[in-house]
Amino acid sequence: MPLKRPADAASGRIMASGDPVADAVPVPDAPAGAQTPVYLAVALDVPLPGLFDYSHDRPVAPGVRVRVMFGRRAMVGMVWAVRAEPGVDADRVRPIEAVLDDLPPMPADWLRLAEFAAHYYHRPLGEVLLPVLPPSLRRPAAYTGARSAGGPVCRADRRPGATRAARARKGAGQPGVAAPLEPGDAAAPDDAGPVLTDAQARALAGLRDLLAAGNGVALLHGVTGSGKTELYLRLARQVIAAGRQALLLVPEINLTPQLEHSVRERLGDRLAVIHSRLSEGERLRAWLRASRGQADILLGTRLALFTPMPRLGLIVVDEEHDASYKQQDGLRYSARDLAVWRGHDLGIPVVLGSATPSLETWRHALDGDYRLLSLPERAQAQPLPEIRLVDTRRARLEQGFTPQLLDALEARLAQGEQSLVFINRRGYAPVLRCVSCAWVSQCRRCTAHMVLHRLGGRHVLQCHHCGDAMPVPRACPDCGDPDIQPMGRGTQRVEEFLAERFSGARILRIDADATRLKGSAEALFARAHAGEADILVGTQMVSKGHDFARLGLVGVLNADAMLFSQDFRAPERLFAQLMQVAGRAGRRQGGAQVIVQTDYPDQAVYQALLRHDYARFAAYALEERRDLGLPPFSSQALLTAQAVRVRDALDFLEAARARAQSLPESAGVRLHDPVPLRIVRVARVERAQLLFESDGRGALHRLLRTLLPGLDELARGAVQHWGIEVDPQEI
Ligand SMILES: Nc1ncnc2c1ncn2[C@@H]1O[C@H](COP(=O)(O)OP(=O)(O)OP(=O)(O)O)[C@@H](O)[C@H]1O
Ligand SMILES: [Zn+2]
Repeated sequence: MPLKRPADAASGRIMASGDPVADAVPVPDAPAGAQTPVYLAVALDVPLPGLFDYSHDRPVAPGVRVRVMFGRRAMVGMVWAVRAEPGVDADRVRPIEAVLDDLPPMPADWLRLAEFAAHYYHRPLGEVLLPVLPPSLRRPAAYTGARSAGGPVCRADRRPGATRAARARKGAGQPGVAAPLEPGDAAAPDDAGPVLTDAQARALAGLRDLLAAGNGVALLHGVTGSGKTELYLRLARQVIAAGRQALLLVPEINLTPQLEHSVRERLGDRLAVIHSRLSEGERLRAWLRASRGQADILLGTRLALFTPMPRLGLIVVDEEHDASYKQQDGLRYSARDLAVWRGHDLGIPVVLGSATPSLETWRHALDGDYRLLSLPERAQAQPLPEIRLVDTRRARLEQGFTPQLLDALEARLAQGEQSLVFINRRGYAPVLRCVSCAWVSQCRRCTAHMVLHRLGGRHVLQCHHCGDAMPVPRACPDCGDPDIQPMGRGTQRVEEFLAERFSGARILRIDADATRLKGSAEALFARAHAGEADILVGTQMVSKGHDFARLGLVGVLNADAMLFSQDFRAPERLFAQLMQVAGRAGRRQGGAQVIVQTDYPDQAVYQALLRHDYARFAAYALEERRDLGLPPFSSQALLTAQAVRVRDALDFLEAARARAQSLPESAGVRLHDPVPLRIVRVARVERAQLLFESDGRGALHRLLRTLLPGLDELARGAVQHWGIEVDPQEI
């Protein structure tokens, strides 16, 4: 297992050690008029360690939400434990304002998951327990005032169509009472869906062994289009038939509609979907359906991992290598890693699927920790597309396109096939510059260029880091020359060029800008799937998971940008991204082609790509990581600091490093030099980082546990914020 349960339960500043979950005092109905106050240790979403004591006239079960005053602010907190004595002076303890009893206490396994996450990622419990709830459940205003009408849960239950759900609530499933899962269960018919390929049948047998064993992790390593989804569906069906629930995680919101459709078609309507683009009401209703056991399948992005599911029997993490499973702010958790932990904790199977597994997961599979199941070929007997590397050093480029790529686009257009031009850069051009002097469009607040965007008929400059925007100057602000030019290109400029070059072709751009409005992504993808576009232009958004029927050609521009990044994971990410995007081509018919334009065709990444050879790439990359002592052969944590001047951030990190070195726990932990971030300034705040590394996870965590509580004291003064990130994905 990559993650181990902590030996000790989370112990806050106030709370004594012990297992608060097991010590729960289940006394919901104390006699009326009982006068001795009890003390509740309450978790609050505030950036302070520990729990906070409040009093009440009767015990409240752990996992119940309460409304309390924190300073002058009303907040929703969650009871973590009940105590006879407060941790601070009894007369300083305030009573809680209200018990929010619109929901039963959060289940014990959910509390364990949150506790583990808090412990492992070194965050206060309250920063885990509350932010992962649907927003309406943690907003005090949702429970006060004339319009609250009993709170959001009551309102959700009163909606037309929700009455049945509300009634069913009482009889909702109990955890741990479902039948064991047997292979060959009557309820696992193999007749729905296509006849499996031999490889699928073998992999399914392996997955069913896992179900029969009751737990364990499988890596389903299947090339793009090999029919992994088909296996998820069959496995889920079996789990549901045995009375259990399945959780299906996908990396991208935009993949949910496609999968939702397949799930409904094959497994029916007892489905809930959770992702960040839902309205609050939608999110709450989906969460309620899953947590009351009314939905058999929960489909969602990383935040769905934290949904309580009383009968959970299977977790699937599709495209497990995807970076979006890592939350990048607040609690910086990996939903994939927590999924593995949750599966282990519950004793249920976890399936990780990918065409290009993360090297961490791949190594677990090679070591035998995870069961490796392979789908080496496409399901529909279509060969993988032919990959061609076109050397851009010798080519005459037209707007970044080689003649080879333009010819190929032309040919596909003539055949009535769809093409995809992939460029991982949105906007019109990454920078604007003056032809006479050295002026470039620099953000005033960040050490980054402002990106030229076309907005309606106009152009504007936008910073992708702080969001600042400004009009395009008429002339160079430095020398007055009116000749200022875009340099390089993004999706918008590519779209514009293709529209000129292939007049009459229908061009559809899909990127974060084109899909900003709710529902617009769905609409664009629907058009792409319906064949209403001849050439798609898109970023990584288009590269994942989509099953375009008529896509015969993929052209990749600007892949080299990722090749020489300082981040040691850059080649791994580039390889995965190129395999993914190549995988969109030729899924229904043969003769598909991928053209990758590069200055460096001899690089190992491209050579492995040429052969669709993940194993070869992984062997090479793991070898390199082993030599350099990098993950997965070591564990890392990143301490980051922010200040107005980077010097102050660096000084703080230097002091933290010195403190760490003075601790006996630093034995076996490598402390790197503090360095400024590559983009050092964002929104007028400068940032630096300090990398901790150790061969074993244990040593690293022991050091952090001793070191972190004292850092606030070191940070006093100029440092605005510091934070720790465990298993950072970007360095
Ligand atoms: N046994 C089968 N026979 C025929 N078609 C199949 C079979 N299994 C899957 N398919 C079809 O093959 C296509 C690709 O399958 P699917 O999308 O599940 O692949 P995948 O491995 O998830 O691919 P990716 O990693 O690219 O998302 C789909 O259209 C699916 O319906
Ligand atoms: Zn900026």
